[in-house]
Amino acid sequence: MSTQDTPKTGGGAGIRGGPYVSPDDAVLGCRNVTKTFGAITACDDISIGIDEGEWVSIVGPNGAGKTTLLNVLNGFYDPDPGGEIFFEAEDVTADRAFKRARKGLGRTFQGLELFEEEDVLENVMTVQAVKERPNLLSALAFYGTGRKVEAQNMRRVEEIIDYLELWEYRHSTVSSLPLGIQRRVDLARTLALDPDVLLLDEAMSGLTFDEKYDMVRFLADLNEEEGLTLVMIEHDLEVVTDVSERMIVLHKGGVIARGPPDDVTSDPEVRNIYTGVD
Ligand SMILES: Nc1ncnc2c1ncn2[C@@H]1O[C@H](COP(=O)(O)OP(=O)(O)OP(=O)(O)O)[C@@H](O)[C@H]1O
Repeated sequence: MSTQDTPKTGGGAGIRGGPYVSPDDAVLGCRNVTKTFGAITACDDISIGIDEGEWVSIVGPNGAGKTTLLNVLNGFYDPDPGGEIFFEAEDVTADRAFKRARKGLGRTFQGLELFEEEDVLENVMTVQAVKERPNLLSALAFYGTGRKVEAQNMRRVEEIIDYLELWEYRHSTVSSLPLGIQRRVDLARTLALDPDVLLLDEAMSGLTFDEKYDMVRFLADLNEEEGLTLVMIEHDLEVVTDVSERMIVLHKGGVIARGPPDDVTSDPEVRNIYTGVD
């Protein structure tokens, strides 16, 4: 399924390394995505493809455009006119974020958008209800009316909580939990939508070494055992090079390198933006 060719259009100037996955052959891809905010060009003509089952990391210095790219991929932002997003061989550019989520494109958040005063079970159940309802507000309203969760859905929620070793916390209020567990709750909520592809926005940010180790263990299981495709923004290059099959490096809104971690981290332009040394 991977095409190892050179992109014909877009993606920034010096694309080196491979493999390059054509956006429309990929499980998730975009072509010619530019996103401007007034005078700021956060993403500058980006074309990328993610192959099914891959674990890809998107890296780059602060302000490189990583989160904006994730927001365009999952539908929080529209790209500027001309940009296209593809998910599972379908052009989803016109689909809103909830529609893409229901199609199987999951997303975690750097800023953890959890219901902090609810317990772990309620956080996961509420998001699972989005699968059955048109959007988050109506899912919340559904629970507000005290409706009972169907046994089958409840079983799925319990399975996820068990899988992520959150059982002992299931009745704990989210705000009372350490960050490492809160990040795992965020992951649990995303899994409740049964995604095929997971977009992870700094899922390890602020975690201790042990918490990162646990997160990597869960993500590796999801990737290897459940076949989930993982696309992760991560600043910790040690983690990135250990776990990713491929890296995509953004700088000033454009892709400057992509390929296996060893190739990318030895690329002079990449070394230059990280260390100031060629
Ligand atoms: N909603 C917005 N309105 C205006 N400017 C924005 C908005 N979102 C992002 N930007 C700008 O776009 C550029 C890219 O930001 P983005 O958050 O995508 O970078 P990033 O690579 O994720 O950075 P970081 O690693 O610091 O999170 C920055 O200059 C940022 O200030």
